[in-house]
Formats: sequence, structure tokens, C-alpha cells
Amino acid sequence: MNTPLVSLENVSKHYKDLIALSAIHLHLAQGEVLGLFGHNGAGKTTLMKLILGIISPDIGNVSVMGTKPDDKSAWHMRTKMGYLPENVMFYEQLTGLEVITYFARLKGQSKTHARALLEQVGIAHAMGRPVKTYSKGMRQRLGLAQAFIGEPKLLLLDEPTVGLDPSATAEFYRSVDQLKTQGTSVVLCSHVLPGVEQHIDRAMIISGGKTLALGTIKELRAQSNLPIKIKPQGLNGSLQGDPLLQPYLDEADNLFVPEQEKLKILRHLLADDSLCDLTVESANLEQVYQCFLAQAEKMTTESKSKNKQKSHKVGG
Ligand SMILES: Nc1ncnc2c1ncn2[C@@H]1O[C@H](COP(=O)(O)OP(=O)(O)OP(=O)(O)O)[C@@H](O)[C@H]1O
Repeated sequence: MNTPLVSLENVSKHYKDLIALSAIHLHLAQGEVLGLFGHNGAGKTTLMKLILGIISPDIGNVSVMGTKPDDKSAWHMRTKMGYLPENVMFYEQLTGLEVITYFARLKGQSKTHARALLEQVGIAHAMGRPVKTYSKGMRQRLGLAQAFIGEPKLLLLDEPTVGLDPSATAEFYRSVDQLKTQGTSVVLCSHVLPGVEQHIDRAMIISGGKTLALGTIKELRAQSNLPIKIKPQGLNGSLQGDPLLQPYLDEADNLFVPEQEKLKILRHLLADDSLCDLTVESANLEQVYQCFLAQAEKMTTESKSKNKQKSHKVGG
């Protein structure tokens, strides 16, 4: 097996009493795109900062391109990384072109690609204007151009599509797909789940600093055990009276069928001559995400109530 580009082994990080990350295991392969998802405060930025070497783990090991990222000797490895922080800030007086030229120099990269990068993110027309005149979306695009400097081997993107209009979002995902084909690995952190699914290889869902799920969407769908939605057309009268379909039926004549029953139900529907159309929808990333978080919340509530019961017993 190829050595992973990023590897986190049993990593924990706390800020005083607060456990920001706990026992995290993650291996990211070259050219792999990982979606990192979690509610506010789940630990996503902390995980990115550990990979960047901005902070160090309290327990466990982080390795990036074979180096400890918080090591002094890691500067060389850092030039091969691109990072888009959640709140992107620039020197307001500089023009877009000056910003990219400046960051290219800082990274030890040639400034010759600055214009091409600004073109790639669609703000070449404004490259001569000071950043203070940029709109929110234009600043975000400038942040992306900054992250793309030097064709990084590893890209860490915190909320990359915030503030982008739909066409810029689509363009951004095209860039991610393109970088992936060139062998760039990407960690993409987002609260905007629709549209992400087809651009990531695996998803990691974290909550309260712990991994709730890690795998391909297909694997996570199977683990979450969410039903498949089947919408048959033309059978309206007979659906309710059918004992095989009845348990899966909702008021809008949708069937919510467990994965293992899918083929049986589909064959049954297809055998009916009055069927005129059919749509089949697997759970999407958002539904899978909500399902894992709901399971975690339920477990937390149950363990809290058990602890409460125990302390009542101890207290008499
Ligand atoms: N420098 C710090 N000092 C103290 N606590 C911190 C620090 N940085 C983060 N935390 C805490 O660690 C936890 C994880 O924070 P983190 O920024 O990693 O979450 P996040 O998933 O990126 O959240 P968001 O989606 O809101 O950006 C939070 O409870 C946060 O308050």
C-alpha cells in the first residue's frame, strides 16, 4: 500500500479543560479528496491546524508527507500545502495581483502564475483594484487563488464555497476535480452539503471532537441504514391495498424501503402493468450526516440520563 500523504494516529488535542479532538485516526492518500463535516465547534479547524503544524497534538502522531508538520524542519513541506482559512483576510490596500504575488514570494514560488491564478478564480478583471473594493465573493475567490499557489500537493480548504455564487461554486468544484486528477490531496470542510457529494472520495463526520463516521458515501449510507426512496407512478389505487408495499408507504405514495429489500420491491413494482414510471433515490450526504449526528445525540442523552440515575442511587 502507498504511504499516506497525511496520517493521524490516535490524535487528541485539548484547550485547557476542553477536549477539541479525541482519538482521531485518519489516513489520506495522494489524490484523495476528503470531505470533513461537523457542526460548529466539532473540531474541524483544529484538525486542519494540526495538519498544518500551527498547533501540536497532546496525544498521538501527525505526519504529513513523511514529516511532523509542527517540526521546525517542516517549512519545506509547508510550501507544498495550500490553505484557505475560514475567515480569509488580506492587506486591504494591496491589489489582488499584489496579494497573490506577495503570497507566492512568501511560499518561495514564482510570481509568473499570479495572473493565471486570478483568471482561474474569475477575478482577473479586478486584479489591479485594491482588495478593500472587493465584494465578499471576490475576496473568497482571491483566497482560493492564494490557496492554489504553487500547485500544492495538499490543499486544506475551510468553507471554500462561502460567499460564492452558484457559478463560482461550480467553477471551484471543477478546480478541485482537476487538482485531484493531478494528484493533489484535498481536505474540504463545509457546512454546505448539497453538491459536495460527487466531488469527494470519502467523508469524515465529527462531533464533539470524536469521529462519528469515516468512509465513502456508499459505506456511510450502508452504515446509517437509511431507506431508499422509491416513487412509483401510475399505481396510485393499488399501492395502499398491497400487503407487500403497505409497510413502506407514506401519505404521498412514496415507498421508503430498506436497502436489502430494494430489489424485491422493485421487481414487484415492475411486474405491475399499470406502472408508468419510477424514480429511485438513495439517501444523500445531508441525510446521512443528519442521521449520524442524531444517533450521536441520542447516545449522549442516554448516557447522561444513566449517569444521573447512578448519581441519584449513590446519593440515596
Ligand atoms: N484557541 C482556542 N482556545 C480555546 N478553545 C478553542 C481554541 N480553538 C478552538 N477552541 C475550541 O475547540 C473546539 C473546536 O473548535 P474548532 O474551531 O476546531 O471547531 P470547528 O468545527 O472548526 O467549528 P466551526 O464550524 O464553528 O468553525 C470548540 O469548542 C472551540 O471553542
